[in-house]
Amino acid sequence: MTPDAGAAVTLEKTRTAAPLPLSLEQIEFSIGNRAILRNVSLQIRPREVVCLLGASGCGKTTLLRVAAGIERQSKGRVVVGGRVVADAEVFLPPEARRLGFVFQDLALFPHMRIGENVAYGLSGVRRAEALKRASVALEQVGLAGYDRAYPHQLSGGQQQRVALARALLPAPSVVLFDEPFTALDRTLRASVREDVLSVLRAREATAVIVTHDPEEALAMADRIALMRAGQIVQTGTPEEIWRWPIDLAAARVFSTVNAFHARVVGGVAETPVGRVPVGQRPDGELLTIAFRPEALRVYPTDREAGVEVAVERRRFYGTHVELLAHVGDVGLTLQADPYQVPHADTVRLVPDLRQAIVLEGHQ
Ligand SMILES: Nc1ncnc2c1ncn2[C@@H]1O[C@H](COP(=O)(O)OP(=O)(O)OP(=O)(O)O)[C@@H](O)[C@H]1O
Repeated sequence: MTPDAGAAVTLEKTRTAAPLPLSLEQIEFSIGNRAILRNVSLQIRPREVVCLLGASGCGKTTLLRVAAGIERQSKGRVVVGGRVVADAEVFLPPEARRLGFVFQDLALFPHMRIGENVAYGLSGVRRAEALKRASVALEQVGLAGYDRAYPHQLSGGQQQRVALARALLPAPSVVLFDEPFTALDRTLRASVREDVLSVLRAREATAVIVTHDPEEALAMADRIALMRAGQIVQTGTPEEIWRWPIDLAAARVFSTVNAFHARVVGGVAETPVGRVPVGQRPDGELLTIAFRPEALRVYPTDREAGVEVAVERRRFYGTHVELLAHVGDVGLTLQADPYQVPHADTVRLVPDLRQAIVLEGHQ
């Protein structure tokens, strides 16, 4: 192939591959000499809902603010829809980035009608036209006819949908959400989450959602980016992150975990609750074998299999009972069927080996 033909092929590829809605590349952000974000890279694909999940203070909001252009990164690049919006030379302000925002406080203007609040997201469009489009956007989030109401006349969940309609109206490349459901009570939160997801799907919109709630991330995300101390430590689908956490701390983000130190002998890791096959690993390798509570099945003692443990404490949660116990000097948190082991002092444990989490080293 001649060099020219090669260039043509490359050009063709560039033309046909849709640009990523948002690409964060090797982002560093410091305040004074304190590193808040350390070499963070994240590519958001079209129509994807990505949750940034992590403990308070790990840098989730800062990353969103860097993407939005509210903060400027110290190093790295932000690319929106194939256009560099921030690097060492370029820095576009938030309104020039083609991004939508939904923040925790929603920031609806209390003195403006709902229709005007939504139309506010459209700049450079005549008022009558903007209000007409706002009306359609409200219809799409299930709020047809609410144009002339004021924010205080709407419930928290409805206000959330107004904020979403406003963010989506200018057809942004990505909508950025910062803890958008925190202000809602628990019951409402689940239904508003579903509403928001169905609007995002219907509009084929792309979204990044910051949350510290693992349940929320599991329920909403196509992909979770797990953050810790200013870094993304793992990305994957909810199933991947749940089943194959990169370390014990990542496993513990989602639930209590029962962890045992083990050493490989003949492809098996021996734990106090059973032998776990670990595949082709050398003899003597140190591993940590972890089980989420539901992965250690609890039976009454009349069953032959498994190991017997004494129940030290019992908490009733309606759908299940939580039992605290010890095996050797390892504390266990177990989940049991309240009807099967009503008030047993001892129970038997049988590990579900499919659910064993195998981690390298003694963690
Ligand atoms: N303007 C600022 N000045 C000083 N420190 C800041 C500033 N902004 C953020 N930080 C610090 O940076 C770290 C990351 O903050 P950030 O708000 O991004 O965390 P977060 O993961 O979103 O936490 P939360 O869930 O509590 O909002 C925190 O330790 C915070 O104190």
